[in-house]
Amino acid sequence: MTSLGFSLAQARLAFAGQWLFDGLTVEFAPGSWTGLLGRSGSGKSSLLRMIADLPLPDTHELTLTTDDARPLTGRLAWMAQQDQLLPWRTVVDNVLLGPALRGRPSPADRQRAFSLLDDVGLADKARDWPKTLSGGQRQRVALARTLFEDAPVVLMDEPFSAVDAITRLELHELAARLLAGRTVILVTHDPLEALRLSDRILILAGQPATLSDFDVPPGQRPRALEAPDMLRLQPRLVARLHAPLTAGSRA
Ligand SMILES: Nc1ncnc2c1ncn2[C@@H]1O[C@H](COP(=O)(O)OP(=O)(O)OP(=O)(O)O)[C@@H](O)[C@H]1O
Repeated sequence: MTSLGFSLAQARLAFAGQWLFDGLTVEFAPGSWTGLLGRSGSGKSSLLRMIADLPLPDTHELTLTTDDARPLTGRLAWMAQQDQLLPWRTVVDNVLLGPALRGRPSPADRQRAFSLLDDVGLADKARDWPKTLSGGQRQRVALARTLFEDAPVVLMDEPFSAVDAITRLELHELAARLLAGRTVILVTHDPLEALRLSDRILILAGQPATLSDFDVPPGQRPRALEAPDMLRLQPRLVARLHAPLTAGSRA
């Protein structure tokens, strides 16, 4: 898989005649992880939906240009807060959902699904039903399903928010390792998660909202919790997210 960067220009979105954002321009470097933060309702999920070309009810426009000038369609995977596992399909058949929707999974597809379940530490659960899994295990199946698509661009909308703190830290390690080289946009409300996993942190704030950068700690992702810069930046990021909506200054 080759890393793929892309840029957005003049992204605008209105609900009920009110601009949520108008004229956003941003680049996502190939293979980079961008943490996207902002208050509830600032438009983070809607921006992801626009990038994924998913339906939105109101006025929206976006110019998206990939580095290789080909469409992003078919080269993008999505991972959401809810694992969205289908209860009537076994774990491995959930991983195979993409090929099943496109036709009929081949034996090679099945082999790959088993191998991905092994990667996420769930080889022994492949033939179980989703209802027998814990929340963290279910999110690992969702990660395996995301990985199955082998997409160079991965959009993640609060993917780890529904699991306990320790499981979340484990999922960070797993996701950082298995999604290496992909261009990831990670929407999160968790400042620690953003500081651990991001090459770049963007904050969506204001009315209409604009994007501004916040410093990230140096070093490889996922960063150690106790790294001095993690400890230094965390309260500053929290303060920045709490700041009045006019805030636009850098960290
Ligand atoms: N389908 C819709 N119809 C009307 N308004 C919508 C729709 N989807 C989102 N909105 C509004 O757009 C705004 C942004 O919603 P969005 O879910 O993108 O924000 P968010 O930053 O992801 O929020 P959160 O952090 O709470 O998930 C909110 O005020 C929401 O009510």
